[in-house]
Amino acid sequence: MMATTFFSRPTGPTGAQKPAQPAPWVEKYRPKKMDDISSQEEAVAVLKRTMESANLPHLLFYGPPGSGKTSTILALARELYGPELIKTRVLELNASDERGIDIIRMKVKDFARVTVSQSVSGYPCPPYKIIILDEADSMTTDAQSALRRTMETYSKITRFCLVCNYVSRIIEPLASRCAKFRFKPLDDVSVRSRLQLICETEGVNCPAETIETLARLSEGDMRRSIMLLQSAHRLYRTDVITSDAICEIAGVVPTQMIETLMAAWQSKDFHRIEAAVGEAVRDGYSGAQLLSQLHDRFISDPHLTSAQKAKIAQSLGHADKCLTDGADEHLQLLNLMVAAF
Ligand SMILES: Nc1ncnc2c1ncn2[C@@H]1O[C@H](COP(=O)(O)OP(=O)(O)OP(=O)(O)O)[C@@H](O)[C@H]1O
Repeated sequence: MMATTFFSRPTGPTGAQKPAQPAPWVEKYRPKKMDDISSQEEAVAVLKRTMESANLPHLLFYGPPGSGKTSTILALARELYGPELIKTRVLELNASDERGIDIIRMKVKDFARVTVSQSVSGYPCPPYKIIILDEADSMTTDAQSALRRTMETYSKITRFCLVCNYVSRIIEPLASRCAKFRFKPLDDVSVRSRLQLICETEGVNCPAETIETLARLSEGDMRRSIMLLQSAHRLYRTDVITSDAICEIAGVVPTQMIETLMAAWQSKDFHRIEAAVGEAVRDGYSGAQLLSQLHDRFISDPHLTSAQKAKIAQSLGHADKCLTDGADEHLQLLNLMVAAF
């Protein structure tokens, strides 16, 4: 079933929640106000300016995962309508799988055509509703085309916000109807200070060095860093969380194993390579993670020439594509180590 919500998310640390199931930290610490959004100063500044006129255009937010796109539109909607009215004024569709043309024709159109009046409640409450289409890049082309007409027909009473990772997958006629906002991966300083805040509030025993590791491993994805922190906290409770513990939870391949693979590759001995790859796969490390760390190791190797590095990068790219297409991890790694001789 498609996840259709007339906006109902956990209301945060102080909000009314069922006591039995505490919210995951990614939801609990989702920014409630536009000012709480870290690291997206330009997008937030332009949106705030636009909000002052209370005449929002259709919006298109794009950028990498966990950079605050959904949080920003939800915070904006909360500032426009307040915590009560938001439930009836915002429709959020967030499943990637069932967003064919029928859904656009029925659910979206039905919600879009309902007229609302301006209400007085201490918030701007403009006389239109907002429809958030999360993961819009996974909508079929037909559904995207159908959306064009709906957007135009109901533009006086409904604003659309398309949220996606890959803007190139949004058809041009749809993209050109929206004001575009690019969200960048969060910088390390922002990730660290947000994690610090969570650690203090939740009483997590996490030294600065571990927070640095978390920020580095998350590569600008705030969601990933918070998820890792909460997993570590569940495991270690009041104990000190070390960087090694974070690496273990994140599935980072130990340096020793990468070096064994490198030594096997340098020996050009197939049996040695087969043994090293077999061990890495048996230990359960993901193929993508192994490729990523091998990439860093190869590229920073001072003994390899630029031509060799270019050849290796090509083989890595090929293996990565095959893995994305569903190929066998063991065979791809073996192929890479032999092809990159
Ligand atoms: N800029 C940010 N400032 C503060 N917290 C953030 C920010 N970006 C992400 N987060 C945290 O990460 C969680 C996920 O963020 P959000 O859903 O907004 O990401 P997204 O960019 O929409 O990701 P996706 O593309 O995967 O949908 C939030 O609940 C919040 O806790």
